Amino acid sequence: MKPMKKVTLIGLGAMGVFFAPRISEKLGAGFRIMASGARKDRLEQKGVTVNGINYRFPIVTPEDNDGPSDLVIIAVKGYDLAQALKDIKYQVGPETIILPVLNGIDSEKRTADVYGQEHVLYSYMRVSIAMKDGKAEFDPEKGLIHFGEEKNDPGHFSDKVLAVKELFDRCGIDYKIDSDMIKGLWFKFMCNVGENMTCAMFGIPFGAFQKSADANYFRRAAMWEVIRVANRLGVDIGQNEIDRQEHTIGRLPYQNKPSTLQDLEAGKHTEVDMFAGTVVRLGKELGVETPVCEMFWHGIHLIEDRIFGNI
Ligand SMILES: NC(=O)C1=CN([C@@H]2O[C@H](COP(=O)(O)OP(=O)(O)OC[C@H]3O[C@@H](n4cnc5c(N)ncnc54)[C@H](OP(=O)(O)O)[C@@H]3O)[C@@H](O)[C@H]2O)C=CC1
Ligand SMILES: CC(C)(CO)C(=O)C(=O)O
Repeated sequence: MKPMKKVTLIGLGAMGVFFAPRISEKLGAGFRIMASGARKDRLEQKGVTVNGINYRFPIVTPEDNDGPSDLVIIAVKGYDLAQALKDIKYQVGPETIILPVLNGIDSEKRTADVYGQEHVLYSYMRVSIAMKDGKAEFDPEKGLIHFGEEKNDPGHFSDKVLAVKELFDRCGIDYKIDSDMIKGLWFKFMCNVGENMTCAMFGIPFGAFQKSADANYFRRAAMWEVIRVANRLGVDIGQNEIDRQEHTIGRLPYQNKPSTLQDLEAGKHTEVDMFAGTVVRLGKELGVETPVCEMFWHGIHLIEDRIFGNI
C-alpha cells in the first residue's frame, strides 16, 4: 500500500474544515479544494478561517484534468451531491478512493452508482461544527469520522481502509472503523432524524432534550419510525441504540444546534428531504407508517417556503 499523496476535498464547509488544515499540513500542494466560479473566487480571495487561522488552500476546478487523486473526500450537503459527483470526474482514476462524509444513508450508494462500489468507502461524522461567513471554531481533538467497508474485521482490513487509515494516522485525524458500517449509518441517521427534525421544526437547541418531555416525544417517535423502516430492511437497530444516544444527548452543550436548524437560521435550504423525506419514501415502499416524519417533512418545507418568501 502506497501512502496517499494527492487528496481532493469538494465542500470546504463545516465538515470540510474538520479535514482540510490537518491534511494540508502533511500533504502541502498535494491537498486541494475543488471549486469553480464565484465559489473559487471567494476561496481564493478570502479563504476560510479555522480556529482563528486563515487558510488559502490550493484550488482545482472540475475542468482541470491533471490526473486522478488518491482520495476524494465529498463534504457537500445532500442537495449538492449530484453536482459534486459530476465535478469530481477527472479526479477519479482506477485506484481512487471516494469518501462521501454526508449524513443520511444513501450518499455511498449514489456515489457507487456513478463510479462503482470498488471506489467507495462508507462514512459518517460524529462531530458538530458550525461554519458562518467562512469562519469555524472547534476543538480538533473532539469529534471523529467513522469509515470503512460495509463490514470490517480488525485483523483483515481492506487495502482501501488501510490506505485511508494510514492517511488519517499521519494527519492526526481521529477515526473509528466500525465492524458494521451499515448499522452505524442507520444509527446516525436515526439520531439525525429525531434530533435535527425536532430542533428545526420547533426552533430549539439540543439542550431542550434535557428539559422537555414534549421535545423528547417528537424525537423518540421519529426515531422509532426510522427503526421500524431499518428493521424492515434487515438492519438491526432498536432500543439499545436509542439508549446509547440518550446518554450522548444528555451531555451536549445546551445551546448547540443540529445542522438543519443552523441552515434555517442562516436562511439556507435544509437536508429535510434526505432526513424525514427518505423515511417517508422508504415507509411508503415498505408499508411502514411514518406520520411524525411526514409532519416534519411538510412542516420544514413550509418553514423553508416562509424563509424564501414563497408564501
Ligand atoms: N455541520 C455539522 O455539524 C455536521 C454536518 N454533517 C453532514 O455533512 C454534510 C456537509 O455538511 P456541512 O459541512 O455542515 O455543510 P456546509 O454547508 O457547511 O458545507 C458544504 C460546502 O460545500 C460547498 N459546495 C457545495 N457544492 C459544491 C460544489 N459543487 N463544488 C464545491 N463546493 C461545493 C458549499 O459551498 P457554498 O457555501 O459556496 O455553497 C459549502 O462550503 C451534510 O450532509 C451534513 O448533514 C454531519 C455531521 C455534522
Ligand atoms: C452534529 C450532529 C452530529 C448532530 O445531529 C449532526 O449530524 C448534524 O448536526 O447534522
